[in-house]
Amino acid sequence: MSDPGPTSLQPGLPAAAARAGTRPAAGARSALPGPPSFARTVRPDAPGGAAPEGAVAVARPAVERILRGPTGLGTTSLRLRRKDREEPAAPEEPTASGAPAPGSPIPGLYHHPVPEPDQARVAEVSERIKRWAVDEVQAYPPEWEDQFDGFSVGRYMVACHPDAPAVDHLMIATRLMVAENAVDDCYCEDHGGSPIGLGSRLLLAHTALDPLHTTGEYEPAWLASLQSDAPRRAYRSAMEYFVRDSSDSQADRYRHDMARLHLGYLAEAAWAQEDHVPEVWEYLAMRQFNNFRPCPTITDTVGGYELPAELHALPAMQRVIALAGNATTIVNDLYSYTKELNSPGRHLNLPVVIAEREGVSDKDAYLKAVEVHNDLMHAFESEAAALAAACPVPTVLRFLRGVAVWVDGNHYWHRTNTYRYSLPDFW
Ligand SMILES: CC(C)=CCC/C(C)=C(\C)COP(=O)(O)OP(=O)(O)O
Ligand SMILES: [Mg+2]
Repeated sequence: MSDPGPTSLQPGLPAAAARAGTRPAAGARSALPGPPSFARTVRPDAPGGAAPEGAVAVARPAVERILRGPTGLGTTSLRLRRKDREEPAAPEEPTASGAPAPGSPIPGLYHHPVPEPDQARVAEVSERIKRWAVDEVQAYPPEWEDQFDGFSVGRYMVACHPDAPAVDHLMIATRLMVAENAVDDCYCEDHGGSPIGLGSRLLLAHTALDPLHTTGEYEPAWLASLQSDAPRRAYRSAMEYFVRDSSDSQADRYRHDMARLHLGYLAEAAWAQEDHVPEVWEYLAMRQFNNFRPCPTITDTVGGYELPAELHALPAMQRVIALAGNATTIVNDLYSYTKELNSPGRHLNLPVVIAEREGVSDKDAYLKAVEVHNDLMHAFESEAAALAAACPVPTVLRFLRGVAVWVDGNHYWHRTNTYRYSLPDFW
């Protein structure tokens, strides 16, 4: 059964055009057939868009944390509010010995706990995403079902997008997340992936996001190619749904972020092919591209509003987004450390690179990677607070809050995904 999608509030008028009050030229969007657009719950004139009742309350502590700003000499002017703020979790003290209990946070990792994700939403997203993966795009063969379920993508996306007005909005993010992981698993990693020939596979798959514009003679072969493997089917379909409910500039933002991601995959593959361990800063540069960034940066589409392109492009906003993406991705390096240690070959992650390039023990390297993460988190929060103070536009504040809750939800998912991850015994 295909994902039905609710009826548009303005039948026949794509969401972006409805928001802008204009009708796009025929053929301005992808020529590919796709799913119906669902209703936007946002009034075009509502600054920052309307969140469902309760959603803002859930997200409120995060913006207060952003608005709290940095502490220390000379930073008072960056702090907008001083009351009712959420405090970060108290740092976990290392246990006497052994690995922390399953589901525990990494000792000493600076993070913010999130409320348990809404169980009704998790159940509905989980059910709908499986129908989409199996029936619409055949994303995985039956023997991978346990791994698909163990990934818990519904719980992940509900935790990361508490301000999504409805499940339809959550489905936008969830389909993209499954598609992004299908590409990573099947092209790059342990489900048939390899560095050999990766550039060609990624480029051709990228055309499912950023369509080929070619002549009538060659278009049918390209269209057929988009159905020829699970990663491309998943990218194509997830992008179709996304484009129906995003503005043109949000779609362009996403394509740019995915091009960044693919560039990062290629650098990682090049080093794997040569069994090369980069310097730590070089690794961090690669991981800034091979990064979760495309997920938090759709927070406004999933929230049913738009951060205007010129505000997204602000250098200060770009820095905040990069710092947040880097912190979320180093969280992955830390929680997936033992999984990657046990996988075939050498899998680069920040602790492995620090140990190799700085000549320290595995434990010291891991603990240093925790510090790098914490520094990135603190920088993200300071810079977000400074931007919020300098540019207190409702869409900017809501977007910053959306990125911050994505960071927290991502940590929650990594911490609690004991099917996939376990911690080393460094404490
Ligand atoms: C969802 C998304 C855009 C992912 C892009 C990059 C990516 C696959 C990660 C940041 C996760 O890293 P990794 O490949 O190390 O994942 P696991 O550790 O295998 O979970
Ligand atoms: Mg990893």
